[in-house]
Amino acid sequence: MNKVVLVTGANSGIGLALCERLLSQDTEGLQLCLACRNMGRAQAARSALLTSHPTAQVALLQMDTSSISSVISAAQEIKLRYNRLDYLYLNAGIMPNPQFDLKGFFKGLFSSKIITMFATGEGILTQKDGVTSDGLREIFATNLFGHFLLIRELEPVLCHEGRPSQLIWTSSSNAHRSAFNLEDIQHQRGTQPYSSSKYASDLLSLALNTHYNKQGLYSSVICPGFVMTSLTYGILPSFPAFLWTLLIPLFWLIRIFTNTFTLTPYNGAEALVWLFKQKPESLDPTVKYQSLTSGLGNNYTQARKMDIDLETSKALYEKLLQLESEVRKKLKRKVK
Ligand SMILES: NC(=O)C1=CN([C@@H]2O[C@H](COP(=O)(O)OP(=O)(O)OC[C@H]3O[C@@H](n4cnc5c(N)ncnc54)[C@H](OP(=O)(O)O)[C@@H]3O)[C@@H](O)[C@H]2O)C=CC1
Ligand SMILES: CC(C)CCC[C@@H](C)[C@H]1CC[C@H]2C3=C(CC[C@]12C)[C@@]1(C)CCC(=O)[C@@H](C)[C@@H]1CC3
Repeated sequence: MNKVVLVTGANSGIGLALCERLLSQDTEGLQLCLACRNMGRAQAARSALLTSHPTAQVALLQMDTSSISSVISAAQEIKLRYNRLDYLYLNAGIMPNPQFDLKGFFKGLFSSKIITMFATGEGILTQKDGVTSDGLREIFATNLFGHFLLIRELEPVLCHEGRPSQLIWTSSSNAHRSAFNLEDIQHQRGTQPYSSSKYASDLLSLALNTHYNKQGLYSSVICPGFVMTSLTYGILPSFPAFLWTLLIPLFWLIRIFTNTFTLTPYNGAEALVWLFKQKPESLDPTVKYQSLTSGLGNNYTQARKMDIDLETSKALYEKLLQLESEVRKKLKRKVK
C-alpha cells in the first residue's frame, strides 16, 4: 500500500531535501504532498523533484500555516484527497527580523560556552515579531499554532488504530525553557519568539503523545543542526551569499568540535529520514532526535533528552485548545 506523506514548508531548504531523500529511497511506494504558501515556488520544487524522479507521485497543496482560514481550507482539501495520512512533517518555520548580537558572539568565542553557542545559537540571537491578520504573533502562528490546528483538523485521517501515523516536528536546539512562559505562550513580551515557539513544539509533541497514542498517532521532534538555508542567510542580511560560501571551510573546521554543523539541507534532513524508517511505538517521546554530521562528513541521528515536563506540556495543550476555540469563534463571526 502507498504511504501518504505530507510536508509543510516543502518548497525549499530542509523540507525540500527531505522530499528528495524520501523519493530516492522509494519512488514507487510514496504519495508525496508538498504543502506550501507560495504556489510558484511549490511548482518549481515539484518540477525539480520530478526531474530526478520522473515516475514519482508529487502533489501540491496551498497552505499558509500563519493563517487560520488557510489551514482550515487546506485540511478540508486533504480530507477530500486522502483516506489516511501516514506521515505529517510539521516543518514550515520562520525566524523573521533576526538581530545578531556581534558583541555577544565575540564574548562567547572567548568563553567556556563557545561550543554551546555554535550548537544552539544561545545568547546571540533575538527577533522582532509581527502580528498576523488573525491577531496572533507571527512566529507563534507560523511555527506552532497553524500546525496545531492542522493536526486537530486532520484527526480523522491521522488516527487509525492498528496502522499508526507519525507527526514529525522540525524543532531546534535553539529551543530553551528560559524563553518560554506559560502565561505568555505567544511570546508577546520577550525578545526570543523563535526559541519560545520551538520549545512550545517540544512540549506540544509530548502532550500529543499523551492524547493520541491510544488512537494510533505518535509525535516526535528533531533538530536538523545548523543548516545553511534562506532562514540562516537572513540572520546576517548584509552578508552576501558568496561570503557564506567562503566561510564553509571555517564551518567544516568548527564541525570537528560540534557535529551539529550539518550545514547542507541534505545532512540536516538526516533525523527526519531516520524517523521515517522507525516504528513509532519504539520512539521515546521525551527526546529530540538530532541530525549530526561527523568531522569526516558522515551523517547520523542521536537522541538527546529534552528539558521538558509532562505538567507544563499538559498546561500548554489546554491553553492551545482554549485559543483554538477563541479563533474559531472569531472566524465564524467574520464569515457571518
Ligand atoms: N536552518 C537551520 O539551521 C535550522 C532550521 N530549523 C527549522 O527547520 C525548518 C525549515 O527551515 P529551513 O529549511 O532552514 O528554512 P527555509 O526558509 O529554507 O524553509 C522554510 C520553509 O517554510 C516555509 N514557510 C515559512 N512560512 C510559512 C507559512 N506561513 N506557511 C507555509 N510555509 C511557510 C517556507 O516557504 P517560503 O518559501 O514560502 O518562504 C519554506 O518552504 C524551520 O522550521 C526551521 O525553524 C531548525 C533548526 C536549524
Ligand atoms: C560571521 C561569523 C564568522 C560566523 C557567524 C556564525 C553564526 C551566524 C552562526 C553560528 C551558530 C549558528 C546557529 C544558528 C544561526 C547562525 C549561527 C548563530 C541557529 C540559531 C539557526 C536556527 C536554529 O534553529 C539553530 C539550531 C541554529 C544554531 C546555530
